[in-house]
Amino acid sequence: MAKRTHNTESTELRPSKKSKSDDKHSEKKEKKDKKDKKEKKNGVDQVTGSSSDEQTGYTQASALTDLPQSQIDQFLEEKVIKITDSSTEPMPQFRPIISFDYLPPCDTDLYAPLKAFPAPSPIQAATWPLLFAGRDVIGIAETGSGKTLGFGLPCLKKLLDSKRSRKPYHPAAVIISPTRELAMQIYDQLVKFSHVAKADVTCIYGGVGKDEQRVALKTAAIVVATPGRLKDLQNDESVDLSKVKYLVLDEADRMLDKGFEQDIKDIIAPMPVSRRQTVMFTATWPRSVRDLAATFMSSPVTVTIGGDPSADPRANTRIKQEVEVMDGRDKENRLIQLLSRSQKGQNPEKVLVFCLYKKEAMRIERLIKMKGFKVAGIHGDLNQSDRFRNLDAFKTGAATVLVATDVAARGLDIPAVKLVINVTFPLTVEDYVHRIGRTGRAGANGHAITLFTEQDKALSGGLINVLKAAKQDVPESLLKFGTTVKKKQHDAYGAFFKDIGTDKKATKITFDD
Ligand SMILES: Nc1ncnc2c1ncn2[C@@H]1O[C@H](COP(=O)(O)OP(=O)(O)OP(=O)(O)O)[C@@H](O)[C@H]1O
Repeated sequence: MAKRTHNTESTELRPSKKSKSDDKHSEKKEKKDKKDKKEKKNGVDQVTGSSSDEQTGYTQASALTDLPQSQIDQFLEEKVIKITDSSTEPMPQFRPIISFDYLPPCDTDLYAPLKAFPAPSPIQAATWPLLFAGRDVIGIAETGSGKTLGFGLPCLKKLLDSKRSRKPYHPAAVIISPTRELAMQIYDQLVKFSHVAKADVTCIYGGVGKDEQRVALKTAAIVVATPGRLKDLQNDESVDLSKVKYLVLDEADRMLDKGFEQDIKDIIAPMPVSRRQTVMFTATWPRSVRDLAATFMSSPVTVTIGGDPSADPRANTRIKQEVEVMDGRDKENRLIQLLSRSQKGQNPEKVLVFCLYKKEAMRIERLIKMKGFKVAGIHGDLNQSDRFRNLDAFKTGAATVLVATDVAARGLDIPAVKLVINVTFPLTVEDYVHRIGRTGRAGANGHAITLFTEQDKALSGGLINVLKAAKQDVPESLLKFGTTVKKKQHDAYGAFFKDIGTDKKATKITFDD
């Protein structure tokens, strides 16, 4: 049965002090929100503003409608697609867009860049109709499965269809990402399409000057941003988000964890839930963030690929996962052994080495360099241009080993990473799933080797479950640490920006802005 979620707009819009004029204002606002909500249900497309003769603004292609139901069922079953609608009202049902041929018609050649791909990925096929139809969507699918275009293409299409003229500094869509590098990568993907979509896209992140960003915000229709800098620019009135109709939280579980939660609330305060379409995508969806997510959304549909979202975090099954339990003192030798194997010959493999701490990452990078390998590093102590430059060196192959903290764990789509080595285990198994997800992307196979020590034993149960779910070998030496999964793994839910020193007790965690 469909489950009702609660939309507590009050969390976003609660006034601090109430005056008479506030009362009047909130009455007016309530009326408007009710009208907006009704319109949303009646299928008024909130981005285009144009009501459709269909109920939702999206018309399923007749060729898709003509397909036998058995073909659709087979697709849903084979790809293990689960769709859960939390709406209590009857909603139109759409078939997954299983071929690019069934995309809604488009006047321009917006879809041209899709020619590079054989077919929509399962998360794209299942979420596109819902997103075109204006529904709030939570999309959960393995790492490297094309989630960016999952939320990106409907965003571009809606802007392209929009007949409304926009006021300067009033973007229509905002995509929020937890790291600067990921924001830039999303921007790069959208720009490939935005040329035809004529949507001005800009990317806003911290660590660089604000002036150029202010200029870009004047015309941008789509803003891809990290939260801190976006909030700054919103606070100094360089951008007004009150007209945003399409809001995406990429890596949604990260965006809703403690470190970002308040920023997100502040950013979305001027865009009531009734007037925006809210979209959340991720590969991991821990229980701890789900209730909070519901408060940001209006009767969302949850689309899960590859299994129940209530189960343990799931790794991409094309990644071969190996765990080596060892004494911490042996890690460096083992790392160099593994690198020697993968770096020999004319074509050394691309290897991503994860550390938990910045200082540790710097030390490991020095060690690898000393051994003569072509290495670069990425962590929070580097300035932004060095971060971009080093990532680029790894992408182009100028460096074949990249040593990173968890700043590179999520979302980064680096071609042909053959191996991920975890020198130090992350703070949560979700982070582990994201880290190893830098290999085995877009249908390729991947390989991950984790050096696990007694110090990490609190996470052995969670790791064992991830291994089992992906049908990987579980070493006896790991089982010895225990199979219990601790409910609360870490206060900060993850080590995303564990910009701390080598002291494990240190608590200062900083975030990208
Ligand atoms: N339909 C498709 N078919 C094949 N490849 C695709 C398709 N759509 C996107 N891709 C490619 O797949 C790769 C991974 O996509 P993307 O970065 O969006 O993954 P993701 O699901 O967001 O991963 P993560 O969870 O790590 O953030 C990209 O190189 C992208 O160009």
